[in-house]
Amino acid sequence: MSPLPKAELHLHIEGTLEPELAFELAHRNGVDLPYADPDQLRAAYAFSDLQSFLDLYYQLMDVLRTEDDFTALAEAYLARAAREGVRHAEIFFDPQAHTSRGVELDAVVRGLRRALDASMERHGISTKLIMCFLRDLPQESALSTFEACRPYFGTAIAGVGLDSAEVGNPASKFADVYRLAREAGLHLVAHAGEEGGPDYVWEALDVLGVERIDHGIRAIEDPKLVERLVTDRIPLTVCPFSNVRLRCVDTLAEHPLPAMLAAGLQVTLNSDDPAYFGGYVDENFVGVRDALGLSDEQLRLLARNSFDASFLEDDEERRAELLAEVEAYAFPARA
Ligand SMILES: Nc1ncnc2[nH]cnc12
Ligand SMILES: [Zn+2]
Repeated sequence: MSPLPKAELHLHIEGTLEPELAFELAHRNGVDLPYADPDQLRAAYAFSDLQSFLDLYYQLMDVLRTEDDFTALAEAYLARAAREGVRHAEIFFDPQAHTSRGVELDAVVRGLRRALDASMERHGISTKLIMCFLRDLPQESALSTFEACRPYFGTAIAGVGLDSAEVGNPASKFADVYRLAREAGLHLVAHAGEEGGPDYVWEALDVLGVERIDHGIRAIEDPKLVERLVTDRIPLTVCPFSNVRLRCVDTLAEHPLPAMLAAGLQVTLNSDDPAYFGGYVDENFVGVRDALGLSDEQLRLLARNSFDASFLEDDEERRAELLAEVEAYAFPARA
């Protein structure tokens, strides 16, 4: 049975690095990993919060060195995503996490683009690339990264985002670089309301002027904020498996997704860092369906939202085609 067609809008390409590929690249590049094998590495994926995950995530990135490594990473994700029903993907990458290790920006962007540019033909997935600033670094670093990426704007890079350690690093710290990104005609998104409270979401909206909020689960704590997000139809890219693995939510059964849907928020479902969090995007769909008792029509709404919330304004014909596929989808009978 083919899975529900969907767009994935919150996916860190570095978070798709599976232990087997990490070992293969480590071997190829002569990098020593402090784990005996992929199983031992996988066993280390027990996180107490966002920072405990980020520590391992940045450490493992060290195996990514060459343009070919980035192509292999993105190609492996796209092949897997196609089997998950993904028809359009807006993919994050963290340039500073690579340039700070001495990897050339060109190798990162060209390597990723090589896989993305072949993706429509090879996997039936249209793509966009979004560069994220690491919010625990100073804005000066974001500004110099932004300028270094300028040659790629509009063609290779469609937007900017904000990720890494949220609490203590509010959106307002990045007001200048987001203003420049807006002037450059880029799309604007930011992680907010993952570990941080509603204030972080307010700032992303009011100071940065973002078009989508990544995560945003804590927005539900503030009725005025919910009203604003609903009125302005700001999409939220929610990642249930991530929220449980990073202990933002205790269990899937306690996830605020049903309350978010009931409030009329434009929610989408995504996998965030699927190699680390126990499942890709379709597993997130199946997981919330089972844990929260979502109906087929609620799942269809989540898929419809994913295309509505995507940055496909440059190809409305494709958006309409994909939305029609969602409407025509026949769910399998449940056991
Ligand atoms: N869930 C997440 N939150 C913040 N930064 C990230 N970078 C990769 N995954 C992230
Ligand atoms: Zn994320």
